[in-house]
Amino acid sequence: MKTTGGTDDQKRRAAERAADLVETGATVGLGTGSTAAFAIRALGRAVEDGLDIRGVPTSFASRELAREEGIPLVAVDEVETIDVAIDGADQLDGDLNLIKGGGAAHAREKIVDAMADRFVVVADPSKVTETLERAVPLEVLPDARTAAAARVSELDGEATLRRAERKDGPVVTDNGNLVLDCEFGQISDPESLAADLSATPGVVEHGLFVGLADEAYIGTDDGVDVQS
Ligand SMILES: O=C(CO)[C@H](O)[C@H](O)COP(=O)(O)O
Repeated sequence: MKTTGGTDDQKRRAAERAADLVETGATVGLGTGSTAAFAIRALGRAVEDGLDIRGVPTSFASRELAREEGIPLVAVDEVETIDVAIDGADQLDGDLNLIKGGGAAHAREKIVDAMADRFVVVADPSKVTETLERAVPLEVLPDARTAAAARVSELDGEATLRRAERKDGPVVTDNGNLVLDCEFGQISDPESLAADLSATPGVVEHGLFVGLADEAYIGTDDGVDVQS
C-alpha cells in the first residue's frame, strides 16, 4: 500500500485513537490509504475481542484488508446511515478542508465520509498545512478527460493524467474511470473551486472535501493532536 511523508508510528497513533471511538453496534466507514489501514487493523483486533460492528469499505483495497481482519462488511449502497467514518487525507488545512484521492478512491470515500454522523480524519503532521496546495485529483469518465482537462486550464489549473506505476497506461479507478491530478497552486477558496469542479461535465468526483470532516486526529511522535 502507498505510504507518504509521516512515520508509521504517527499514523498508527492517530488511527488507533480514532478506532477507540467506535462502539459496539456501530456502522463504520473504513477509509483508504496507509493511515486508514492502521484503523482497520485496530478495528479487526477489537472485533476479535468481541466488538460487534459493520464496516463500510471505501475501496477494493479497504474491503480486502477488512476481510482479512475479520470485520463484517456491508456495501455502501446497502446502508442508510453510517455512525462514524475514519479516513485519511493527502492534505488538510486549519478549517478541516481536505484534499483526498491519492489512492484514487475519493469518489466512494466522499459518499461514505459524507454519510457519516461523525467523520474523523486520521493523518500525520506532514499532511497539515495552512492553505491547501496539493494537486486535486479528479475522477473523470474516460470520454471526458480532454474536455475536463481543458476546463481545468480555464480555471487556471494544469491537469495531468495519472499513470499506473506497474503497468503501461493510466490508473483506472474502482469505478472504471480515469484520474486527472490538477495543480492549482495555493487554493485560497476551496469551496468555490469545489463548486466549479463539481459543475464540470464528466467529472464523477473531485478530491476536495470541504466542510465534511468533524475532527482530525494528527498522530505525533508522542501523542495525538485533535483538531475540530
Ligand atoms: O484519499 C485517500 C485515498 O484515495 C487516502 O486517504 C489518502 O491518499 C491518504 O493516504 P495515506 O494515509 O496513505 O497517506
